[in-house]
Amino acid sequence: MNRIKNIKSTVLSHFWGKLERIDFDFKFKNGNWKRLSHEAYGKSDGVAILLYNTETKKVVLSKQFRIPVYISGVSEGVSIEVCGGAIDEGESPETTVIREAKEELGYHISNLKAVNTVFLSPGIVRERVHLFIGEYKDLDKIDNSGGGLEIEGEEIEVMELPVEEALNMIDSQEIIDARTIMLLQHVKIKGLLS
Ligand SMILES: Nc1nc2c(ncn2[C@@H]2O[C@H](COP(=O)(O)OP(=O)(O)O[C@H]3O[C@H](CO)[C@@H](O)[C@H](O)[C@@H]3O)[C@@H](O)[C@H]2O)c(=O)[nH]1
Ligand SMILES: [Mg+2]
Repeated sequence: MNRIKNIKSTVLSHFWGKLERIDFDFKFKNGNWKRLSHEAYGKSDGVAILLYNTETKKVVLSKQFRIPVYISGVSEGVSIEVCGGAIDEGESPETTVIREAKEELGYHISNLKAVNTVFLSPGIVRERVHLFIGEYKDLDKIDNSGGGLEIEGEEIEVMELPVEEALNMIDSQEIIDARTIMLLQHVKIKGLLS
């Protein structure tokens, strides 16, 4: 894009993800150039998947403690979400989503469908999240699996509930995660569980 030049990145923090300050010259529509500074945060891209069962009309979600939610003073930090996570180096989004569904929810998923790829907060976060839905049957539950990896600091409660109940939890603000809201609404709009 010829409206941007002299891009300089300064790493402000690199712990789990990387926080950068990007300085750049930006040309406004009136032709004026201005030097701007913006922060951008990210690790790798991510994935998220909503598991749904066409026989029981249920979905599988996870419930976990999220420190950014806690320090915002919301719901004592508890967040109900679709399963998801960061893509490891060399992994495809499909491989990540299958791995996360097993680690976090304890389900073996073979029937994946890509929905779309989204930015959750394009002014701040550079991560793109690949959204999927996956049909499951009761037989796909792996015994003694799910709940996340304690060695990685994860403690995840698996919730299987009727899709209508999950949709009501959007209205009541019990579900506040954008990925989860998008995927539940996708299933509803496409009539996949009606
Ligand atoms: N999120 C996060 N995880 C960390 C951090 N430091 C270590 N971890 C460890 O890294 C793993 C992250 O788990 P994932 O399942 O891969 O990711 P997530 O926390 O569920 O989701 C986050 O990443 C997604 C993909 O990048 C995002 O889409 C999502 O919004 C969220 O930030 C966990 O084991 C967690 O303990 C940190 O600063 N932040
Ligand atoms: Mg996760």
